[in-house]
Amino acid sequence: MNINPVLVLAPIFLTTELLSLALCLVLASLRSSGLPGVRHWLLANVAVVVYLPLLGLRGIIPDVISIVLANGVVALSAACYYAGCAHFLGQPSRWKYLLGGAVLQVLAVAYWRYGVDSLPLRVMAISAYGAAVCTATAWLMLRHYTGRRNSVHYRLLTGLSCLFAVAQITRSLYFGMLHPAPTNIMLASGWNVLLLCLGAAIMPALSMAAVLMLHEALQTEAEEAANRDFMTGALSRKHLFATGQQFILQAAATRRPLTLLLIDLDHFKAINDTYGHAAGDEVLRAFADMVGEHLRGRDALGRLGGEEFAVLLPDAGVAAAQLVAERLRLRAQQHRVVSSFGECRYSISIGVAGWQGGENFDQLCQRADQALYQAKNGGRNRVHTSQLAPELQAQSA
Ligand SMILES: Nc1nc2c(ncn2[C@@H]2O[C@H](COP(=O)(O)OP(=O)(O)OP(=O)(O)O)[C@@H](O)[C@H]2O)c(=O)[nH]1
Repeated sequence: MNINPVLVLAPIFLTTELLSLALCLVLASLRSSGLPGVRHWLLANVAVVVYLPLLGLRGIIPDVISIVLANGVVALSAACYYAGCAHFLGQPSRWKYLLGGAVLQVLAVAYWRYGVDSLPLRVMAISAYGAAVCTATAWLMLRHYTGRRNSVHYRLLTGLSCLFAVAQITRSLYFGMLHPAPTNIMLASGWNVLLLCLGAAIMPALSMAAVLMLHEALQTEAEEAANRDFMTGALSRKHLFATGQQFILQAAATRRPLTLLLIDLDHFKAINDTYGHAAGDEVLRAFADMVGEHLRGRDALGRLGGEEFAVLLPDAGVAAAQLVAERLRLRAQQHRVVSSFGECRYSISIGVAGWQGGENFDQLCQRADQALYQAKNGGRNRVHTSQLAPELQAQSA
């Protein structure tokens, strides 16, 4: 099928130019988010915005600009895109290889224009670099992406990177197979137009996927800020209550046990009065870290307020939870918090309450609170367990 490629490609390249400009604005607006990768993705799109007019002026301006420089800009765009992904995923950006490859590509393009003038070999050099960067991007995502792997942007970015790598290899093979060797990239063939269209879609499509990743990261950050206590990183009171209610529904559905520990640091006012409020904050943070290290994956630690914390232990009966509580109490007693204010020691009191069928989370908290009160009244630095309601005691006997 022979078609006039300029008629098809001109509006496509214009659309790509406008899309890249729009993506530049979107990414520039996201720079203040502080998320890693934004600056590189922005540069990748700026490079596309610069490249397309140079391509459009081919034959009007010198080839050294419209071919050699323009393809160098495209290579830089691909390198920036990969570096953005690497930064976003907390991985090394490998500039040495990215720039080394880009320089090799520019040298090869210059040689196959001014040494031996061969369009197929130029296309091969350009496509080889593009395909290598796309493959490396897909591999980076597969290995290091930590978000939801069934999310649209994860699939989009990984899938598109693979597709574009294949498209570029195909284009290089296609140009290599043509006889006589073509001298104009605007070859009047359906395949060429299709492959050029795919090429024009690469950066806007990959950047769109990057924007979706940034969007998810911002959403996760906002949720974390809403659900976590800023100082200790434990769940906020509100989120702990929501989690507790959810755990109760699961315990009711699965008939698995659920136990709540209410933990209060003893004589915390004295720590504040002796070492200062900032030292008290450090003790709270160190305590939350210490508890976090002792919990299993599904256990949840929340800060109810002040120096009072709660731990939800799904799948743990009262006996198992008592062991956990005792271990935490001993660990707290031995815990030395060394800060710029000196060395603080502290102890904790714990109230333990096992969930009883039919009970809501407020009722479970009330019983754990009564047990905590008993532990405090009993002299502190101890664990007290709420007894089962008499009717449940009878059932479990
Ligand atoms: N450093 C610091 N102190 C806090 C924070 N929230 C609450 N407090 C302090 O924690 C102390 C709690 O004191 P109390 O309620 O009397 O309890 P306590 O001294 O731990 O005594 P018992 O609980 O009876 O053992 C108060 O001095 C609060 O100001 C916080 O975020 N940081």
